[in-house]
Amino acid sequence: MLESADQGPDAQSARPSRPVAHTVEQLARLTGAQIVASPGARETRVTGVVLNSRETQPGDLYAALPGAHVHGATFAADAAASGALAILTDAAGAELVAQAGVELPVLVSADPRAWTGRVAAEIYNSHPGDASAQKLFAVTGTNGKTTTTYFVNSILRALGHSTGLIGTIEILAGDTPIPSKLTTPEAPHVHSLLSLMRERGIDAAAMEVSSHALEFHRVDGVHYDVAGFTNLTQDHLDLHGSMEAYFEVKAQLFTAERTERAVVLLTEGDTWGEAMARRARENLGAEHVTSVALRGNIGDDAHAGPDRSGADWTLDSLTRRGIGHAFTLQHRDGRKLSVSTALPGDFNVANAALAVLMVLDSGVELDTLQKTLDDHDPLTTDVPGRMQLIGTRPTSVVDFAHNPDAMARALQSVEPTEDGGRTIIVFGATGRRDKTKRPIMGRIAAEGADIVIITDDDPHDEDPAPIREQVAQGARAAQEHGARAAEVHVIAPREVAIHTAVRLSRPEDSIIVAGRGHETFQDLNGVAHPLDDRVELTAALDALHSSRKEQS
Ligand SMILES: CC(=O)N[C@H]1[C@@H](OP(=O)(O)OP(=O)(O)OC[C@H]2O[C@@H](n3ccc(=O)[nH]c3=O)[C@H](O)[C@@H]2O)O[C@H](CO)[C@@H](O)[C@@H]1O[C@H](C)C(=O)N[C@@H](C)C(=O)N[C@H](CCC(=O)O)C(=O)O
Ligand SMILES: Nc1ncnc2c1ncn2[C@@H]1O[C@H](COP(=O)(O)OP(=O)(O)OP(=O)(O)O)[C@@H](O)[C@H]1O
Repeated sequence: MLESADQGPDAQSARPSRPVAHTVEQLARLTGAQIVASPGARETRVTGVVLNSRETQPGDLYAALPGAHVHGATFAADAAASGALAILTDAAGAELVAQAGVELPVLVSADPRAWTGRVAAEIYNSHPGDASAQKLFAVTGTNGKTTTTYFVNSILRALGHSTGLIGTIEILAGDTPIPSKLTTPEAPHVHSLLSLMRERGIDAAAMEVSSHALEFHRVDGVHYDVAGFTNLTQDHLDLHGSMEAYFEVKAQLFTAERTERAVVLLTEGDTWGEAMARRARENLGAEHVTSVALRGNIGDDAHAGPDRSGADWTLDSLTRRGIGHAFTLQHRDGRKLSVSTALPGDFNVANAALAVLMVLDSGVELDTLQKTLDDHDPLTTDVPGRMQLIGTRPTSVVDFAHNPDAMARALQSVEPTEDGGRTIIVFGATGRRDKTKRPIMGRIAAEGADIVIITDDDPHDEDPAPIREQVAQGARAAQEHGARAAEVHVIAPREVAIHTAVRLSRPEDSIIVAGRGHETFQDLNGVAHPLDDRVELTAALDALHSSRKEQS
């Protein structure tokens, strides 16, 4: 994801029109913070919250948070100059504010980040506690969040709801999509967006909740009706350090403070699902948790058969429908739901099952839900850059898979069905982030594809050549151990890699360009380089098809 590019108006410029003004005194009572201010200043009323000085609007409370690089209080004077009327910070921040001679009232808290969301919830009145509150759905997990939120929304729309969305691809809080900079926006944005949606008559919203969001308190003060868990596989170890720590962060979502109910996918080979279901039952009570058992690797035309794992719902039958699947979900008590999705990939069976059961658990009658699934086919919906079919002969797909598990599953999904068909993958690893996954991704590509083309993803401020080499080492080592790949190429820039893949292809092959999905800019050392895998792949295929025509 590219954070450095200016993507135009962002979530913060979209605020509700009727914030609830709070005095500094009231906020001190809410947060338990100490007030450093002249007596009269306690009555200062703030009408907004911001944690980036550059986004300050007149009347805001500036949450000056300690960061990994810099203390937000360093920018207190900037916030004041833009109209901030008060500051929420910690003791170190209060000192910086005093040293800078900024004369705003200061609320001093031991953990201002943890309070920012709750303060924003109050000021933006995001949880009114009456009938005007929308139904809120959260999806967390390493992979599948975006797809599942799109599925949830599509079902809700088919049920007649007006829906909102907060996630990696876009934010939908009205007619015009707001470009998304983060999977889960900062806490003030989350609350302002939820209120704005309510003002605009949106009565149900689904959002992705990343582990960063939980770690950085971005969804504090939000209460969901249903939270869903997809899976937990290696990613983000640069932030969390270990899978156990990563799990603990995700588990925070399944607490009574944050959600009413939970739906947890149990995937074979991923013991974290079982652990999450157990944790959710401890936190929410067993009657508020629904578990769904799926096989890890769902083969074509397989009959999954009832699972004996004790899960509430199991996958009862599964058949291929076009490039997608049709299947039945069966409850222990005999209830059944017939579901289908035209999106390719066995993981989309999992995402679809999760979405359907999240909507069911929000209080929709089973018969109503079944009729909606039958009449509207809501799980056959476009999810930009997720297993997006760009062309046929060769089957050409752009997918967002950018971690080992997602890549392995994406490769399985594009396995050619014609005799002699080969799989060609184009991908790279991002700079800065979890470096341990680079050789692993190289190995997985070599195990699952016949031709591996390693290129750049977002190098960010790292030199891209060594990143490519670390990925290639994994691929070559796997080749030496007999992996499937006959060819491993290292080609940059990415545009050339994509065109090379198409040039090397035969009609019976499959090409998957993985890692960037819907993204339209590549971050090359802070410079936003326009690049859309879907556009490049389309252009390369057009060129291939016209040269084939010329030859015939
Ligand atoms: C690693 C990470 O997530 N860091 C988050 C953390 O940043 P930090 O501690 O480095 O902040 P800092 O740069 O030291 O700045 C300290 C404070 O000064 C403020 N500041 C800074 C400069 C300025 O001019 N004015 C100003 O007010 C900043 O807003 C910040 O509050 O706190 C900041 C807000 O306080 C977040 O914006 C920032 O997320 C950055 C933007 C980020 O890129 N995060 C990514 C990795 C992320 O969250 N990704 C996940 C999804 C990942 C995935 O699934 O792939 C997501 O939810 O998007
Ligand atoms: N349930 C799943 N299990 C494993 N892989 C999946 C699953 N769903 C999708 N994928 C793969 O992961 C990629 C990302 O999917 P999606 O965007 O839905 O997940 P995400 O959790 O939102 O990812 P991110 O947090 O990185 O944005 C897809 O392009 C696909 O390759």
